Amino acid sequence: SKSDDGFCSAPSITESDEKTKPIYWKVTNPTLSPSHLQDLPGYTRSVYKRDHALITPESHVYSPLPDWTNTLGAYLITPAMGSHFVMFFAKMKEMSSSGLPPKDIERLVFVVEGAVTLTNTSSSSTKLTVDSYAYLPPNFYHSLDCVESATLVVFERRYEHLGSHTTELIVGSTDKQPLLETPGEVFELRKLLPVSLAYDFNIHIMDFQPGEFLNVKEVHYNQHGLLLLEGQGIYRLGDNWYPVQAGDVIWMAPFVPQWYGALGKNRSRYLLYKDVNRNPL
Ligand SMILES: NC(=O)N[C@@H](O)C(=O)O
Ligand SMILES: [Mn+2]
Repeated sequence: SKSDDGFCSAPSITESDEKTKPIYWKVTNPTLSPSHLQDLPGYTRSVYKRDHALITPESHVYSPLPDWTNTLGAYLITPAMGSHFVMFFAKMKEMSSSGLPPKDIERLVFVVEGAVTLTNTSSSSTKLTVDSYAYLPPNFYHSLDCVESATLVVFERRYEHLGSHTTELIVGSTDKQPLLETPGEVFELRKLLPVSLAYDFNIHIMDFQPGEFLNVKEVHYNQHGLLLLEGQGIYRLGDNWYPVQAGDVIWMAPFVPQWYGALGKNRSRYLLYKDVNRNPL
């Protein structure tokens, strides 16, 4: 900020603040957090339209997740919006555990804060910390157990079979995924799932440096559930331009015109659900 010239009073976004916090800290401690807005009656940045929605933290409504223990869930995207998937935050408290999804439903969990232990029938248990994830195939017995606390973002959908392909348990972390080619685009791309035909969706992790933006003003049949993990910028959805920050969630229906421009002093990173590998007919 230009505080030395005295004409900009806003505190500058200091790099050091960002650097001392754990990764993805802003998702659960957003600048415009509910506590900062509580004395502003009725104000929200959330929007819900036919082909997109912006759901911001002051709008989250938590309730106990059926079948989970000691866990509050805030559903952000569900088929009631027109999606074929659900996206929810799971706030796991001490001594909490997950429930199983319904029959034939696949699940992906991504750890935004804290840690959980994944146990399944065959392999020994695996600890998932921040930036780690697990993909659970449909009808795959598993349990996510939390001793202290954890915040997960969870995607679930009905698995769409293709021939005899089958999916398998995937456990990984973003930082171990290779950067993929992005011809014609400047953002850095990682994918959390294999690109093989067995998988009917993928999770993209996309990084933009400040000032970088999507080259293509996309319109496509795929739908998206987006969580901004880091940074800030402008999201265009249809004819609307939204200032967004870490912690914001966006629903993009098929064919909604979409574009992102990253702003500020730190990179933007978002996590994006995208259906793939299946004929839209
Ligand atoms: N909105 C957005 O980022 N979309 C692309 O990344 C894509 O792969 O669809
Ligand atoms: Mn897209």
